[in-house]
Amino acid sequence: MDVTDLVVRMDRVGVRRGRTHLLRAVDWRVELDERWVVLGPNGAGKTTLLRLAGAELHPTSGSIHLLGERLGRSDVFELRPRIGFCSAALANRVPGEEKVRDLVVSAGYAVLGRWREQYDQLDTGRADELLDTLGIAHLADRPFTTLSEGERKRTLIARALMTDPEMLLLDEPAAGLDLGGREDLVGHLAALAADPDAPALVLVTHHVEEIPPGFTHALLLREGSVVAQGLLEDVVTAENLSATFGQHLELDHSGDRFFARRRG
Ligand SMILES: Nc1ncnc2c1ncn2[C@@H]1O[C@H](COP(=O)(O)OP(=O)(O)OP(=O)(O)O)[C@@H](O)[C@H]1O
Repeated sequence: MDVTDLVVRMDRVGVRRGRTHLLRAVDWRVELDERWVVLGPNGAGKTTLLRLAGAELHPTSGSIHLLGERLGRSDVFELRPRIGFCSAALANRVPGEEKVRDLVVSAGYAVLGRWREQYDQLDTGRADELLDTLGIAHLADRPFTTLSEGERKRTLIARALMTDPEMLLLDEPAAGLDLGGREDLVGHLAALAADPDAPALVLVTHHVEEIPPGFTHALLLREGSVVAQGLLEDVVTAENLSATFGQHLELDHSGDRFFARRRG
């Protein structure tokens, strides 16, 4: 395989804070056309792994290449615009009256909040296209703060896609959504996964129910260590999930969705 096809290459990566190991000896390869889900219980190290992949954090040990650049030897400010990052932390930093369309367009200018009186028409057109793809075109002129949680999540995904990133990182995008909101989001992520022009996708979640159809690979984390990783159907099994979550779990694979519950 051509090494330039790798969007993430981690070799023996560890992250330590004091005596606590947040991640240990992680080897991970992500290719451009892959759609990964990272699963694990609270505190497993999922967000830490995602922040490494987003060039937001440096490892304590091991080496990381992102989009062919060695982390630590290249300018993270050049790297970050090539990576879309979507997390709840970002939603909290949005200025109160920021309108949905402006919030999406401004991603192209790498700022939160409008700073130009007028954006290029080309950019506005692209933002409207993305809002349409995510089913929220009708909300373009609404202030972000008036949106429901599900609508906010979809706005932030549109924003993250605005710069045409080579990789999109999604940290628990379905957290806090009701059943309808979750199913809508899973449907939109499935459509994104099926789009050959979409970037490499990495989705962090606690729940197998949130794995969108079309996702190809999974990495299971427990206490900072990889329990299993590889093709989704090989990795997401009752046995691996039980080891990851420390419970005896049953798994149903119905259609193209997964459902888990405690055995017994
Ligand atoms: N600066 C720090 N010092 C010590 N421990 C830390 C520090 N930052 C994070 N941790 C711990 O590292 C572990 C992994 O955190 P991380 O946020 O990556 O987990 P997670 O799998 O995303 O969890 P959750 O599902 O609850 O969001 C947690 O136990 C957390 O408390």
